[in-house]
Amino acid sequence: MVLKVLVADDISMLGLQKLDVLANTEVVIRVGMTESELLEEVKDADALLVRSQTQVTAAVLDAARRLRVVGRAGVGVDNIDVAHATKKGVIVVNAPDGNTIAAAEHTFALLMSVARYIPLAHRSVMAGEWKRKNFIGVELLGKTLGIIGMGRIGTEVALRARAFKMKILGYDPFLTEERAAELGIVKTDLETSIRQADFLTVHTPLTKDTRHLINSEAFASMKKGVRIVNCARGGIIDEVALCAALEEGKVAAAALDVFENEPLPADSPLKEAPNLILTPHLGASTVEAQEQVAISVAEEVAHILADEPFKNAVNLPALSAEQLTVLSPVLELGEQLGAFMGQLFSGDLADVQITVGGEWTKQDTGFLSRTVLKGLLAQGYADEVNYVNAPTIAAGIGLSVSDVKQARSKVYTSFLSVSASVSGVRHTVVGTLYNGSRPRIVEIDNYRIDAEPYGSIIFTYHMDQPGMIGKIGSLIGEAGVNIASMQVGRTESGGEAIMLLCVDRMVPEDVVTNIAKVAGVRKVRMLQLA
Ligand SMILES: NC(=O)c1ccc[n+]([C@@H]2O[C@H](COP(=O)([O-])OP(=O)(O)OC[C@H]3O[C@@H](n4cnc5c(N)ncnc54)[C@H](O)[C@@H]3O)[C@@H](O)[C@H]2O)c1
Ligand SMILES: O=C(O)[C@H](O)COP(=O)(O)O
Repeated sequence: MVLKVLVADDISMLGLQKLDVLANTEVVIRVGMTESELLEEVKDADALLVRSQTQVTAAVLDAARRLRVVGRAGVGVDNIDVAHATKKGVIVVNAPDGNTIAAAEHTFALLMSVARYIPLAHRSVMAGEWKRKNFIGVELLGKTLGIIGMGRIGTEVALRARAFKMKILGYDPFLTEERAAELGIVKTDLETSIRQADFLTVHTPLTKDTRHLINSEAFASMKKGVRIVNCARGGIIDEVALCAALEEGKVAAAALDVFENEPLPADSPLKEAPNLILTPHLGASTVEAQEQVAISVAEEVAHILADEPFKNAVNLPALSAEQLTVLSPVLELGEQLGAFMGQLFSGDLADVQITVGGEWTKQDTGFLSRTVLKGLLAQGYADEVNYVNAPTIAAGIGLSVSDVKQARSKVYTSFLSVSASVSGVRHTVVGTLYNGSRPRIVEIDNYRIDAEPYGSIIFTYHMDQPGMIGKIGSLIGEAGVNIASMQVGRTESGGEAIMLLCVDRMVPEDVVTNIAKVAGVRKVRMLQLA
C-alpha cells in the first residue's frame, strides 16, 4: 500500500525532503484547502502536516480513516483537537524548539517597537509628515520587564532583556527560585509582575487558565504608561479590554503578533486602536526557524510511519532514545503480559494493577502501563487500540488502572506483575526478562511457570492426575500440529494444575472442544500472541 502524507500548510521543502527515506510514500501538497477539500483529501492520508492555519477538528479526524499522525511544524497545537486525536489513537507531534529563537527575537523587535513607535513613525513619514515630537519613546535601560510564561521563549526573551540592562520579573507556575536566580531574574506571582511592569510580555500557551489572563481587571492594576507585547497566542490578552486601555492612555503602546481570530477580521476594532502595532503571526517566520521546524516534524513523521522511536509527541509521554534502548524489552514484556492476560481470562475487566518490581523501579516506567493496556484491551478493541488511546479507552469503559512500584523483590532481580479483576475474580500474571532481553512468564495466579509469551499457545486447567499430558498431547498431535514446548505447574500433588503448550500453529476449534471433553480438564483456551 502506498502511504500518503498530506501537507496542508506552507512547510519548507527542506523538511519535506526528509520524508524521502520512506519507501512507497506519496507526499501530497495542498496548501489553502477549504474545509470540504480537506475532509476529502484526509480520508486516505496516513499523516497530515500542518502549521497554525489548518484547523484539525474532530470532523477532520473522523473523516481520516487511516491517519496515524498529525505533525505540527511549530509549537502551538491549539488548532488541533488533541483530545479527539488521542481518543482516535492518532499521534500528534510538534517541533517544540525550532522556532524558539525566531519568536524570542520577534518579541524583542516588538518590544523595541513599542518603546520607540517605529512602525507608527514609519507610517507617518510615508504619509509625508515630519512629526518628531509625536514619537518620543522610552529607553529599556533600567525598566522593569514582566514576563508571563518562562518556558523556552520566555527564557530567551529574559536573556536578551538582560543585555539591555532591564530588571526582569518572571511568573510561571513551574519557575523555581533557583532557576530564576540562574537566569538573573526575579520570580514573582502573577499580580506582582502585572503591577510592577513597565513592559509586559506573555509567553504561555492558550489554555482555559490563560484565556483573557490579561483582562480589564489586570489593566486596571498596571502602571500608567505600561507597554505590552503578545507574541504567544491570541486570546491571552482580552482584545476589547486592550483597546479600551489604549484609548484611555493606561497602556502607552502595545504590539500583537497573534489574535483571537486569525486572519484578523477586516472590521476588527484593533485596527482603530491608538499606538497599537500589529504583525500577521510572524513570530516563527524566519528562514532558519521554518527550515528547523519542517525538518524536525518531517523526521518525526517519517519515524512514526516507519514504526521507529520518536520523541516529540504531545499526546504520549516522552521516551528518549537511551530510555528506549533500556526499556524496550520491558515494554515488550508488558504488552505480551497484557495480551496473555486479556486472552486467557476473558470477562468483565475491572481494577487493573500494574506493579513494577526490583531494579526496574529505578527506571522511568511511565510508558509501561500503556503497553500493558494495549495488550490487555486488544482482545475487545483489536485494531482500534494503540499506545496513544489505550488509557482513554480504559477510562471510557470505567477501568481503573493503578501503577505500583515495589523496590524489593524476593525472587526476581526485576519483574512486572499485571493483576486484574475479571468478572469478579482476581487474576495475576508475572513476567521477567531472561538475560535482560527475553520476556518470560514466570507466574500465573499461584502457579510457578517458565514460558515465552509468544505465538500460538494452548492453556489448560486440569486435575493433576496421571495421563493428562499424554491425552492432551495426543489430540494436538493427531491434528497434525507440532508442540514446540510444554510447561506444567501445580500448587499441590493431586490438586488443580495448569499446562501451557506452545504449538507451531493454531489448532482447529474442534480439537480445542475435544481437549475440553478430556476427563479432568476444567478449562482450555487457545491463545494467539504476536
Ligand atoms: N508568534 C509565533 O509565531 C509563535 C512562535 C512560537 C511559539 N509561539 C507561542 O508561544 C508560546 C510559548 O511557546 P514556548 O515554546 O515558550 O512554550 P513552552 O511550553 O516552552 O513555555 C510555555 C510556558 O508557559 C507556562 N505557563 C502555562 N500556563 C501558565 C500560566 N497560567 N501562567 C504562567 N505561565 C504559564 C508553562 O509553565 C511554560 O513554562 C506558545 O503559546 C506558542 O504557541 C508563538
Ligand atoms: O506555535 C507556533 O509555533 C507559532 O505560532 C508559529 O505558527 P506558524 O507555524 O503558523 O507560523
